[in-house]
Amino acid sequence: MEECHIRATNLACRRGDRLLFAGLSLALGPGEALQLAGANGIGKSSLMRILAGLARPYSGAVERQGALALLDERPALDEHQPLGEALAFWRRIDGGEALGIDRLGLEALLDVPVRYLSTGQRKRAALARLIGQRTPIWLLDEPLNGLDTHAVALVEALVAEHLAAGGIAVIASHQTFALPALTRLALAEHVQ
Ligand SMILES: Nc1ncnc2c1ncn2[C@@H]1O[C@H](COP(=O)(O)OP(=O)(O)OP(=O)(O)O)[C@@H](O)[C@H]1O
Repeated sequence: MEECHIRATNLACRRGDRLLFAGLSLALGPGEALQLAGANGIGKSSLMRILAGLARPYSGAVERQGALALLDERPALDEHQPLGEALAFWRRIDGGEALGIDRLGLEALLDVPVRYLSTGQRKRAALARLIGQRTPIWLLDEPLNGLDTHAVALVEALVAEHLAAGGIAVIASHQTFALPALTRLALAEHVQ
């Protein structure tokens, strides 16, 4: 896996006229994972978008080496295509072979239009796209939402394998995420 790190220094985030958090720093290297924890609306998704480079912090900076992939509630799969076609579209861009289809239990769903997928099926499809991106840095915003017990264990195993291969994971979740050596950052400690 390519060399990777992500560092955020003294971040502050403002939405509208509210300062959501300030003075937040983090640093992760190969094989490291961090869980962002906090109540609804505290700013977990906002922080993920800042780390992904999709939003600017009010102050502070993010520095990273290595490509990243963001998993959130928008899977970026064409709603009108069968799942197999929608995933193939990204495979042509990402390169390489299909990854994780069997493991994620998607083979029986490849002919089903994306718009008909259930919440959990949609999340598993988004995970297939994430794996296919082959990036060292994974930003996972609520990756366990809508998943059954079996799929939760599968996601935890996929992340553990990603870390063992030298990847990085940032996981925004208020649910428990079973992973050895997962450090935790409570956003509440950075609310002004
Ligand atoms: N464009 C915007 N303008 C103003 N406020 C916003 C905007 N987008 C989000 N917010 C507010 O910012 C706060 C943080 O939202 P965010 O989605 O980051 O929280 P979260 O911790 O991820 O929440 P959840 O656990 O419910 O997903 C919320 O109070 C939300 O209403």
